[in-house]
Amino acid sequence: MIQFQDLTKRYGNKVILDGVTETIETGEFFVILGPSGAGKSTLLKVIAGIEKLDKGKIIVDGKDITNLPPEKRNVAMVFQNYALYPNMTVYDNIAFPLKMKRMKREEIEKKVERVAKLLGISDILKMNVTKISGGQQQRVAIARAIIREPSFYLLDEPLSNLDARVRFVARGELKRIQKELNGTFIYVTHDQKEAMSLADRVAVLHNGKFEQVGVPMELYEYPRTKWVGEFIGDFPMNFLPGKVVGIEGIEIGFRPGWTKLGGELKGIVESVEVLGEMIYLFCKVDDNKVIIESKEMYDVGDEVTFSVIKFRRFKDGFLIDKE
Ligand SMILES: Nc1ncnc2c1ncn2[C@@H]1O[C@H](COP(=O)(O)OP(=O)(O)OP(=O)(O)O)[C@@H](O)[C@H]1O
Repeated sequence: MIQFQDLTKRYGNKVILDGVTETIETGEFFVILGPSGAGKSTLLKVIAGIEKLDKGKIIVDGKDITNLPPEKRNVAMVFQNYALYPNMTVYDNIAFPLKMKRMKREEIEKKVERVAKLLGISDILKMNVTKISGGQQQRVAIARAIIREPSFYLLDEPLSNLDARVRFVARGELKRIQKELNGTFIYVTHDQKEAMSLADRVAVLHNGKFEQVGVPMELYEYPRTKWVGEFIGDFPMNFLPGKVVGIEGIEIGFRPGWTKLGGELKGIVESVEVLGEMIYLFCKVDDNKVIIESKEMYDVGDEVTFSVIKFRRFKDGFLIDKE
């Protein structure tokens, strides 16, 4: 179990982390999601001990690690640019941390073989790391992290260098490995799709705080703030004054798919996006922008009528409906 207590970090007078507090369970795949510049990498760095906290505590399995140097924290980091040792074989890259510990050769061999099997890279152990694909390099980096048997893992957008198709497969692989290890993964990304598909729970980092922490479906269905509603999802959540559904003094939030064509609301189509079998109509409704899911094609400038069939209520930017 990892506990963050009031983690606070400033660069100069700029507050980057403003009292991050959360408990992560052992074996959890915990994803930290936030836009560029939100402070995700900074958070990983203070957990790893590369950067010092201004305030707060990090407790791992009951032990306060706040003031320990990085090498004493028993944590493995996997970065975007895998940081493999070039001109070394896959085997030597994976074995490196154990050689540093002066472990016996036979023991190292056994461990490397086991980890290579887990990651499906047994057949490339003799190859030079510069001669393998990006996806394979990523596995080697993970293998090198796993072999140290750390108490938890920090992953900073490790899949971002892979092209879309490979990334999709790599996500599934990563999830499988994490479950097999029963590893505690703290994974940082700005890609909400990645977050939603990998995470047991997602924490949305905004203004230096976890604005919401929850299982992916909860974030999508019940965003705690308008900001989270707009940030999560293939398209941002739509917002309209409550009076369009006969409720005064609030706003309603609804997903493009929570609407149906025909009804009392009117919009003018400003642009159209086709995604697979679905068509998304970007409309202007009075002074508001609204995105509607449609199975019918419309042209820019067309009038479209629709109704909202499901919505959440918001007041002063905050959700007032409960799950
Ligand atoms: N060493 C530093 N000194 C001063 N400011 C820094 C330093 N490192 C990061 N920052 C600032 O802190 C803020 C958060 O940066 P950080 O890299 O943690 O964001 P991020 O959420 O990881 O972004 P990205 O998704 O783009 O990697 C940024 O405004 C950045 O400019």
